[in-house]
Amino acid sequence: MARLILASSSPRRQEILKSLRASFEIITSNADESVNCNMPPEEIVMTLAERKAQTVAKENHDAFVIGADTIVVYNDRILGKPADRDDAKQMLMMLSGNTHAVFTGTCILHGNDKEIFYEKTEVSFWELAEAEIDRYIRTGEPLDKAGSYGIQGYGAILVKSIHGDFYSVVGLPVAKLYRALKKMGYPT
Ligand SMILES: Cc1cn([C@H]2C[C@H](O)[C@@H](COP(=O)(O)OP(=O)(O)OP(=O)(O)O)O2)c(=O)[nH]c1=O
Repeated sequence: MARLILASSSPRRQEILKSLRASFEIITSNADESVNCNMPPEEIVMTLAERKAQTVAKENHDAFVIGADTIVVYNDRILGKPADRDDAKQMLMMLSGNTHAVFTGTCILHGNDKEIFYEKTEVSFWELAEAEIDRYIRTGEPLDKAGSYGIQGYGAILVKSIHGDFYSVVGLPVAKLYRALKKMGYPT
């Protein structure tokens, strides 16, 4: 029986991976997430996804290990998770009425085999009143999420349109992941 490991503490990634209908283990990676922000966004998310997978794979050579990383990019600015509520407010004011990109990098390691890819999804926000932003921040939802919102939660009411993979915005492009696992010989 092939072992499948998700190297992530994200409850959203854990939930999405269940759609594969395969049993998997969760081993949280303690990878260093500092990175040179001048790199192109796709390089950043793939570098971090590989780092997360690598820290877990080095002790689990027999397993298929998945790492992922998500960032929001607006006007060449990289928006990760907010530092605090003020930071979240600044991000949401910036995203209001505009279109931004969400990049998710995914890396699968299995022995010496590697599959790595990224997904870019464009998300447009409605124009948001300051009071709406304040109310959304009070839900607490923005604080552990790249770009300070969760499209899958209360954040749904901020979103006017999306172009690309919804699951990638939430943190794991599961359809592409499924195909990559198959390519690597994982019995799906
Ligand atoms: C834009 C957006 C991000 N997010 C989440 C996905 C990621 O969990 C998080 C970005 O942070 P990440 O650093 O990618 O992931 P993480 O720290 O939550 O988990 P781990 O490193 O252990 O795998 O933002 C949403 O849940 N919904 C959204 O709409």
